[in-house]
Amino acid sequence: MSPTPDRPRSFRTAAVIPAAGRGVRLGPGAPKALRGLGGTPMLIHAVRAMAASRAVRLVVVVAPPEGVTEVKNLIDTHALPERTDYLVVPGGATRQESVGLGVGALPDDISVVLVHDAARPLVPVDTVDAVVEAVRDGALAVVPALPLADTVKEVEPGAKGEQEPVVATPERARLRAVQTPQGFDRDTLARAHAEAAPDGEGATDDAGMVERLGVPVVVVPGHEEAFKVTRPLDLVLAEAVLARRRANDGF
Ligand SMILES: Nc1ccn([C@@H]2O[C@H](COP(=O)(O)OP(=O)(O)OP(=O)(O)O)[C@@H](O)[C@H]2O)c(=O)n1
Ligand SMILES: C[C@](O)(CO)[C@H](O)COP(=O)(O)O
Repeated sequence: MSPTPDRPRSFRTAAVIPAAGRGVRLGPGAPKALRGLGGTPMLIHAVRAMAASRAVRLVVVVAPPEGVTEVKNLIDTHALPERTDYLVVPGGATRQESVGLGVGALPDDISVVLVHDAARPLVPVDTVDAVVEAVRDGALAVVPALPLADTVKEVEPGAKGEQEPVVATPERARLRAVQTPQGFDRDTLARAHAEAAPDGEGATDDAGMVERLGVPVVVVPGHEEAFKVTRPLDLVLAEAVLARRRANDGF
């Protein structure tokens, strides 16, 4: 819904959580989003992280197609804020497809959309709120990001285990590691998905697809605890962060 001079822009905000991945890099087991973290499925942490923001009125979970009933049961049986609505839809073969299916399920009255990986269960609410605020302030696409600790090399990719020639060393001070939730004006995100090639042409995040429209994307500060659980060691770190939070909160 586009704003008109007679109709002020609404800021009704939803979060889409793509959670339909397998978690191949994490190793064998249940789909990654359904694996436990501190005794609770990672997905539930991610849902709580989005619903913790008072701005978020609806959370759309994009579930593994064969796991829709299981995810609906998880949503029904875990304590979640009642001011927020929850919807579960089946996902697709790629992250891009899953996000597109989530965006396609949004009701008409949503004008601001957060896209948040289920694999980033511990993002603090202040980061979520900062992204929402930047979109509400007028940015069409917002990403939380952090400066890098490592130097980054561009290489000519070779076969696994082979030597790879270095092509360039980008100036580290200009690079950022991008996290989620990424926040968007709803129409801009929907257009990016509608116009993207089915394989995304190498876009590994939604903001990358928006950039291809020629729409500016802005960065706000990310947070160390918004890291993505990708490999086994990430899960060890996530358990430690959660244990520290619980100790600090006294439960
Ligand atoms: N077909 C897919 C693939 C990924 N995702 C989601 O996109 C997010 C980021 O993806 P990633 O961390 O790569 O998760 P997986 O695809 O599960 O991991 P892997 O690549 O190791 O299999 C995750 O929340 C994942 O569930 C999705 O909804 N649908
Ligand atoms: C969207 C993302 O989390 C931003 O850093 C990242 O690009 C997802 O990559 P993945 O390979 O799908 O985990």
